[in-house]
Amino acid sequence: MTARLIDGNALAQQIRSDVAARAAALTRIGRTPGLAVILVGDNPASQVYVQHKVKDCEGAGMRSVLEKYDATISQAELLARIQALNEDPTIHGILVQLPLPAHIDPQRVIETISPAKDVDGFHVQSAGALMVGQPGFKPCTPYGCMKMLESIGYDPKGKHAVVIGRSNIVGKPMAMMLLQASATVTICHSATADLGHHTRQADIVVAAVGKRNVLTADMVKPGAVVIDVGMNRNEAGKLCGDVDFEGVRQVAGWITPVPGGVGPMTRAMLLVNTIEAAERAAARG
Ligand SMILES: Nc1nc2c(c(=O)[nH]1)N[C@@H](CN(C=O)c1ccc(C(=O)N[C@@H](CCC(=O)O)C(=O)O)cc1)CN2
Repeated sequence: MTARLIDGNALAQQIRSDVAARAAALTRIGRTPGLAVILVGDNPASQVYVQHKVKDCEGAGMRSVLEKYDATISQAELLARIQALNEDPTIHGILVQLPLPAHIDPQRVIETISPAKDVDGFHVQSAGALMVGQPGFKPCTPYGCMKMLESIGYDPKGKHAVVIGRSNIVGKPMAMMLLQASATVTICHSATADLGHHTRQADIVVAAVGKRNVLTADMVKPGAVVIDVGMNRNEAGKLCGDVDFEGVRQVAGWITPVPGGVGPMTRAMLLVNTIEAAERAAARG
């Protein structure tokens, strides 16, 4: 069997078109959605990602404001800037690109963003809302993974899902979203004794570790859906995920590529959260 590909680029394009129509409707009533993107320091990958976010916003007819700060900015200055953006009625979403320089506490920064503008879905209030099944912003990467499952008509209800990775921004929210969709969920991590024992039983595997070849063909149940969140570089500098793509595609039923899988969906779901934030603000008056 050769797995079918879940094309993140194509799905993201559909989502962007839908967001653009919603943004146009808001612009017609004078409420153009606005996203503030904060970049601290000169991490080359982060610079590329924030440029993409700005471009995505413009493509969808939304306003974006990119604020770049030197790596030496103090935490207090950064928090003050976020507080000002919280008060700005033309800004509906705020995100601070991660990672941050070591002297800045990322959780403190995230908690300073108003939950109403937390379009990354990283605020503890957003995490709590996800935990108890209340409305709130969902972190873009796992949200995008759920949309990918939906796009192939795959219902996680009653399925066994294994999430590899327990980060606050991917692994944990991914597990919560799958649980909410009535999957039976196992979270594996660096201290898991026999990873393959778990993944071989899984109908859905989400690999979110940040390490190449974490999932190989012998660890996958035939026909399983494999979602690769990883973003790594191989020895030749080529972008690759956490999954041994060539091996696993011979066994899985569906698989996401890297690049062109979860990455573009992460970007698309940021637009969805931003339009949602702007629509909620418009509804509040
Ligand atoms: N505040 C945030 N910081 C970070 C997040 C986040 O969601 N919010 N996630 C990552 C980086 N990230 C978005 O910020 C991100 C990374 C990569 C992609 C993407 O589209 N990747 C492409 C390949 C791009 C390339 O060639 O380098 C793909 O997979 O096809 C989207 C979003 C950490 N920080």
